[in-house]
Amino acid sequence: MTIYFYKVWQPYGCFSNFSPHGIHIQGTYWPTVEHYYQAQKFVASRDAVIIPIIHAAATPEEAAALGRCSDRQLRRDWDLVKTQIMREAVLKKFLTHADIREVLLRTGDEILVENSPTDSFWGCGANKAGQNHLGKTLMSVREEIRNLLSLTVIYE
Ligand SMILES: Nc1c(N[C@@H]2O[C@H](COP(=O)(O)O)[C@@H](O)[C@H]2O)[nH]c(=O)[nH]c1=O
Repeated sequence: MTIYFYKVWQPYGCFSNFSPHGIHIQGTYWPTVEHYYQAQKFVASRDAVIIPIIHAAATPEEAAALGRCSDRQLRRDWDLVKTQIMREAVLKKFLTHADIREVLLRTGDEILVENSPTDSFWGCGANKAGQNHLGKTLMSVREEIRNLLSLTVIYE
């Protein structure tokens, strides 16, 4: 079967980048993946001043709103780097938090889909035929963690 997720309070909400699972990346703690992802949009851009403001946002919704202000300049290479940036953050999230790692691993080989009605890049979009890059990232991270665990078993 396919597992659809979107809002934090819905089933499999821990797969949402808005879930309250903090990550340490390059020495900085980010309250959610969303805070980190939105802040990375502005690295080395003329609006980099907004990065600490996004970092300090009280909620992921606020972080996303700050990161989506259309009058701010995104880093020039954003479309080239955003998928890798997202994968780094999602991998760190599930390596950090054992409880949600178990939830992810227990999904077996099910297809994971971010059921976003508006986002056809990270989610499936309204027509359900979007690129689902967040779902693909989660399935890739699930596989990588399984591989890491299999190595641990060998060397224990
Ligand atoms: N889960 C979720 C959203 N989806 C998230 O928004 C991010 C994409 O943002 P952007 O690149 O600015 O369009 C990405 O992390 C995606 O998973 N958006 C929301 O407004 N609410 C939500 O609950």
